[in-house]
Order: sequence, then C-alpha cells, then structure tokens
Amino acid sequence: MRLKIAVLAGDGIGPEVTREATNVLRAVAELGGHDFTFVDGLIGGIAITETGSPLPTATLDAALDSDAVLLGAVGDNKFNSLTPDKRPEAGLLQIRQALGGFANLRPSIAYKALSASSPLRPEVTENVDILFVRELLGGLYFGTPRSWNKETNEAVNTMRYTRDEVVRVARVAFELAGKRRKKVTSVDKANVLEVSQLWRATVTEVAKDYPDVTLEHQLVDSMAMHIMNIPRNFDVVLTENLFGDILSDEAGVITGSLGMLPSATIGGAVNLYEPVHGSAPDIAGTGKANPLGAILTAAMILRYSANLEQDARAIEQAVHRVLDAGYRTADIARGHMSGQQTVTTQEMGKRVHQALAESIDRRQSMHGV
Ligand SMILES: NC(=O)C1=CN([C@@H]2O[C@H](COP(=O)(O)OP(=O)(O)OC[C@H]3O[C@@H](n4cnc5c(N)ncnc54)[C@H](O)[C@@H]3O)[C@@H](O)[C@H]2O)C=CC1
Ligand SMILES: CC(C)CC(=O)C(=O)O
Ligand SMILES: [Mg+2]
Repeated sequence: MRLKIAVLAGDGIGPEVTREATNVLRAVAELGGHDFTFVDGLIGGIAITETGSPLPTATLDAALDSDAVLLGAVGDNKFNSLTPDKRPEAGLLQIRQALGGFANLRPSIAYKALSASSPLRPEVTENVDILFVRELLGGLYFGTPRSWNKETNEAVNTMRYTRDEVVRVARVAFELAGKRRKKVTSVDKANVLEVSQLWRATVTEVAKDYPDVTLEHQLVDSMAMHIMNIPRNFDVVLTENLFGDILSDEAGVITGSLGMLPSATIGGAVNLYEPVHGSAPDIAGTGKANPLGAILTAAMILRYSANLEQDARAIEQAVHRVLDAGYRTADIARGHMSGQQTVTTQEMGKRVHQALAESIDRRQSMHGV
C-alpha cells in the first residue's frame, strides 16, 4: 500500500507528538511492507513567523496533493493580541475548509489501565466507548457576519446551518452507529436556538432512513452533565461544531487526559487527522506531552484513508499493551501506584513502537510470513 501523508506539525507540542505518530507509521510501513511517504508543511504560528501566513499556499498545495493530512496542533500565546483571522488558529480553520471534510470523528474510550487516571469512579467509566461525530465546517466558527466593533463595543458571531449541512453529517453518524451499538444521541439547544430547531427537525427526518438505529435528543447543557454521570449510555453523539468541540474535550476526563484523544475528519477531498488537544504551551518542550492521542490518530489514518484495518488495530492494541504494562506520561500518571513508570513523550512513542513490532511479528509468524 502506497500512502502520501502531509505532516503539518504546527506549534507547541504539535511537533513533539507528531514525531512519535510518524515514527509509529514508519514502523507499520516497515513491518507490513507498505510504502508511506511523508511531506512536511508549515501551519499556524510557525508558518506566520516564517512566511507571514498561518496557511501558506505551499502547505495547502502539499495537503491537497496527499492521501491524508496529519496535523499536530496550532496556537502560540505570542499571537494572542491579533484578531482571529490573523492568528495561528485561522490556519487550522482555513485548511479544514479547503479540504472540505465536514464530519469530525472523535472517539473517547475508557482504558481499563487508566481507570485510576480519571477523576470519575471506575464503575462510571467502565466499558465507555463514545464516538463523537462533530460537524466541522459550519456554525459559529465559520458563520458570517462576524465582527468586533471597538467603537461601539459590540461583537458579532453567527451560528448558521443549512438543512443539507445537517443531513450530510447526520448520515455519517447514523451509518457509523449502524456498525456499532445502534444509538445516536443528537445534541442541540432547541429550547432556545432556531438553528438547533432546524438541526433537531433534520436529524429526526434523517433517522427515518435508519430504522434499526435509535435516536435520542439531548440539550447541550444537561448533556455536559450526563457525559460525566452516565457516559456508558452513549454510543454515537452527533453535534454541531462548537458543542462538539466542547463536549469532546470534556470526554477527555473519561479517558484520563485530553492527550489520549484522536480524531479524523472525513467527507472532503482529503481526510484530515488531528489529535483533539491543542498546542499546550504550558508543557511544550518539557517532554511531558502525551503522544498517544497523536499515535491513535495515526491508526485512524490507516483505518479511514488506507483501509488497513488490521494495522490500525495493531496500533490501538499496542497502545493498550503499553498502558497495561504501566507506562505513563505525566498527564496520566496519577498518584504513585506500584507498577507504574512515568516516561517522556519520546519514551512513550518508543514503547508503542516496540509493542507494535511484537504484535506484527506475531501476526506474520501466525500466517507463516
Ligand atoms: N487543534 C488545534 O490545533 C487546537 C489548538 N488549540 C490552541 O492551543 C493553544 C492552547 O490551548 P488550551 O486551551 O491550553 O488547550 P490545550 O489542549 O492545548 O491544553 C489544555 C490542557 O491540556 C493539557 N494537554 C493538552 N494536550 C496534552 C497532551 N498531549 N499531553 C499532556 N497534556 C496535554 C495541556 O498541558 C493543558 O493543561 C491555544 O492557542 C488554542 O487556540 C486548542 C485546541 C485545538
Ligand atoms: C483551535 C480551534 C480552531 C478548534 C478546536 O479547538 C478544535 O477543533 O478542537
Ligand atoms: Mg478543541
């Protein structure tokens, strides 16, 4: 299998976690006899510093010419005084729009080995496996008009959705739910917002095409509480852009850390893969960044852009094994439990690499390769 991956490492811990993810992909290529090539591109704060633009044309061209885009994270406090259209984050929104993926898949899984890392009780997190399907190209992040009038002290952002935008992302949610536990929870604020009323009516209509999938609606405010109290009740959670951004970070609590969460954005010209977290300037350069979200994102590349399901699972199982063996980056090393070892970003990447090599070796010897 040949795969050209554009790697846009970005800012802060972006390059640190992306390095570990690409190392794991290189290992998969070597062990599985695949031909993966990596093309680096600038995005975010580093791109502003080096080119004056958060998304240089060369980066966009490289991304559009690839089979998949792996993005680390963008954001640097030194640009905080700039308007949103000039900040590193603008580069991220621009590339999302240019690639056209509208369905952002964000799995949140409770790892048994990490039950002590979550502040939630183990009996609450046990067996939790939620898949957020977050609409990624609409809502407040892209709606116009948008402005901040410094004279009148008035600022405007616009939440806008069309029926078609809701239909297409809802279909992704129902299709995926059909292959899982057959339940979609659609999140909105239909008691207050017209956009949410359109959302709810449209999702209800789409549900008629999926009679084997149960649909429930939840208001976003109480949903924020239910995710912490009864996370096991949820299978696929369908949200608009902002609500999904917030709720999926919240679901990091289930897993033990935001640094554990991967994502894939599908439906456009080229799929975009990013860990859920940001550039984490508070820990950048300290070796404390958890690379597992980025490594699990690499697994999603193999699943959704290369149809290499077995290799995707091999990465996921390697992550499970490394956690079961007690290796922890600082964010998931809660307390001083015996049998645990706190490791750096790089060491964690190496452990996954090793576990992966063992499982692929075993697979090959089972098949007599
Ligand atoms: N996709 C992206 O590129 C995103 C970028 N951002 C940007 O990132 C910058 C920082 O934003 P924050 O609100 O602090 O969010 P953040 O996700 O960068 O960090 C939130 C907290 O989680 C921790 N954390 C995040 N990822 C981690 C990892 N892999 N390992 C260990 N700990 C981790 C951080 O140390 C921090 O305490 C901002 O400029 C923001 O705009 C925020 C979210 C997404
Ligand atoms: C940085 C923003 C553009 C978005 C964000 O936080 C996210 O997509 O998770
Ligand atoms: Mg976010």
